[in-house]
Amino acid sequence: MDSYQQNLQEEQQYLSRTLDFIGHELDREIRTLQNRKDDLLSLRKEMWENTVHFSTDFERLTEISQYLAVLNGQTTSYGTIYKQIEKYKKMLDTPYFGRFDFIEKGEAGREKIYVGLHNVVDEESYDILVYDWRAPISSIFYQFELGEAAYQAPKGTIEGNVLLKRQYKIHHGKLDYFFDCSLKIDDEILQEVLCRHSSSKMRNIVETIQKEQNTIIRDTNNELLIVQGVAGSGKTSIALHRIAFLLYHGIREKLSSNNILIISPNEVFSKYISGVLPELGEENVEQLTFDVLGTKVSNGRFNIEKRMEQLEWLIGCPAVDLVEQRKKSIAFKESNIFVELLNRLLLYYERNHIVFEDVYYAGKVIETKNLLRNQFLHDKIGRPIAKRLKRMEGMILDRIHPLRKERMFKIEKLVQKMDGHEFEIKSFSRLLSMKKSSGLMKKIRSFTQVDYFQVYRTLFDQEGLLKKLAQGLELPVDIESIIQSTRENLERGHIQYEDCAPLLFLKLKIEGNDMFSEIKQVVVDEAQDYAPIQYAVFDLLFKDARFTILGDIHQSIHKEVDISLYDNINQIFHKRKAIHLFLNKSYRSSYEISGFSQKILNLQQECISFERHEGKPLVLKKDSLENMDDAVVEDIHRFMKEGQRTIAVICKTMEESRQLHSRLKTFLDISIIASKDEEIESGAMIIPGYMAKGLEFDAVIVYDVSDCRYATELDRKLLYIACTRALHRLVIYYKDTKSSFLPDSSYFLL
Ligand SMILES: Nc1ncnc2c1ncn2[C@@H]1O[C@H](COP(=O)(O)OP(=O)(O)OP(=O)(O)O)[C@@H](O)[C@H]1O
Repeated sequence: MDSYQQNLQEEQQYLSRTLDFIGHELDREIRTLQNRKDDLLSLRKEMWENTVHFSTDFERLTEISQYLAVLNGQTTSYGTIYKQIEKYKKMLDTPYFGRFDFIEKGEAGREKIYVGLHNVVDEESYDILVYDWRAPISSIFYQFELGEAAYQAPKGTIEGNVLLKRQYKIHHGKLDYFFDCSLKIDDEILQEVLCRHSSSKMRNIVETIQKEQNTIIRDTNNELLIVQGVAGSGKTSIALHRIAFLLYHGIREKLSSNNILIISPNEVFSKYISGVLPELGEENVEQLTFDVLGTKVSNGRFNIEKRMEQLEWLIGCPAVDLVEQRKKSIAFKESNIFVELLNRLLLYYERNHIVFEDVYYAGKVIETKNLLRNQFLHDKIGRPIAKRLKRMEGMILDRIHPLRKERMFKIEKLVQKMDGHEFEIKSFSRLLSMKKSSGLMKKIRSFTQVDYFQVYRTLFDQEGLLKKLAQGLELPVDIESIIQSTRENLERGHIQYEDCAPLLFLKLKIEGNDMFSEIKQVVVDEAQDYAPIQYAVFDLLFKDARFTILGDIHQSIHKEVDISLYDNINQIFHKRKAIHLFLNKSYRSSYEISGFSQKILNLQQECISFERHEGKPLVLKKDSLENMDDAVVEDIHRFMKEGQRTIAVICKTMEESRQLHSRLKTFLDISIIASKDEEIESGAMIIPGYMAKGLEFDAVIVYDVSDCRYATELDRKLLYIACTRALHRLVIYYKDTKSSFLPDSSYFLL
């Protein structure tokens, strides 16, 4: 028998031993689950029979609550067993995907480490049949080749030697093939994985995580981890695997899924990525968009323009000068300078805008305005303004309280002397007292209540204030028109998206916040979409959290962003331990599509495309939109025949998408991704480019990339994003003259 046959036999034996064990454990867990279910039912029945269901009797209520405590405990353990069953079921399909043999320094024995989705441990023999991919020792599989290797164990660094590295393709419990690999995992299996068709939900990449990706997933050292990665380099995938990793290792620190939050670009994206954590055996974590955050933090007080609405306006508005003007306003309000201006505004407001008043009660001076002002300005703990004022209000009321009787006595005396109230001295006195008190409360509240919206308005309403506060800061040339249009919008109660972050910033600074105190880890995806002011808001909202921030500066569509964004973020969060890493290898698109997309950017970006070859992108001219429509319909039919599962026609705006959809839907089954509630599904769909961010499709058709429509730098980025969404096929149509951003004809077939 040759050595392959011998290895095969050994592997078959190991696989069947592992599957037998998992099958056995699965049966046991299913039995336990059934028993728990029976227990639960009988406990419920017992509770129903032995307790009263409506009672004001405290004793009986305590009885119920005792039952409920046991019931809760049993329900939780039922849930844990259920999850374990789900894990075993998955592992019966593919119990592991990799193995390496390791000799620890100073030890004689060679350990065979099989790596899979979860640990499989024989509690009786203490054998670990499969190691969870997140276990400390499993990092060797992703990080090292044959030879010397090390990993971090709880007791310190363990060094040793890797003697063998093997990968398996196991499907439905059957070993399809295996091979030994001495080098990185970018070989056959990765090729196979990347050749697959996309699906409507993002998939896990646990079998083929690359070395540089693994470093990011497993970093626990840093409080701030920033990743700049080219399109398709796996940023979102890494973010989700990192969450699964943190949950696995966070058991000791009691980190659970409700301590983690993802800031997501939009709801379509949130739905798209929502399958990965459950696939990895973890519960999903909450995802919030900045829009939702704005509504939550402001308690739904305003009707704030959505990010999509802002983008749609910027991309679709035909009045170029208006767009330019608004872009300048946006850039200003998102900048560090504006954050500084808001900080100065707060200082100014507390010193000059709060009009303290002398407080009298029962003819006595309770506090003088000077004393109140001094007290307020000499806060030594650095509490937020609103909290200081609330405390002051409390103090004043505390001093008034003991004087109430004295004053009531005085009022009664006065009422006694009045005509017409002889028979209602007490009640009339109380009425008078209440009237006086409400007048007093109004007076106190005139200086103890501060409204962040009014504070923001002051900046634009008070003549010359903004410029006065901006001394030494660089203001945009058209600051006057920015002030005026903001003033008008705020007056009308029209809150533009760019005013949302400043308002939240002021609210959090003025009122403080403990809304998200349970959040310990925040993941910000599409980091280039957020500006300094928004990061300042994140810093205030998630004060004690650690951050993982992933983005691509070349995919910013509403403004120019460069690498300094990340320095900015670093300064805003001022975390003690921070790291900035880069990913320059792209895995999504074929080699041809990736190279083509890089040309659109027209810059020397270091981007290595994974060598997966397919047909070149096509750039095709059409005489009219009707002909373009016909060609799109033909393409879609062709792609479907080829077996492409998801096909996206990417338009520039929502309006264009809607129009195209109404024209095409009579010829074929095509959906439109037009609102946040939509989900990517298999088949053909139309989507505006800015909504396609972060998503991917087997085939992409970019509609009408004529030079008059894709002309600005913003358009260039939109085009780049659209093209980098494609895995296997890319077709671009134009009318008359093609956009100058498209590579020249030597790059594609005409
Ligand atoms: N190590 C890997 N093994 C297998 N597939 C991978 C790996 N890394 C990335 N991919 C695949 O590459 C594609 C792009 O990944 P992902 O969406 O995470 O990248 P991204 O950097 O967030 O992209 P973008 O910035 O363009 O939205 C996905 O299909 C993902 O499964």
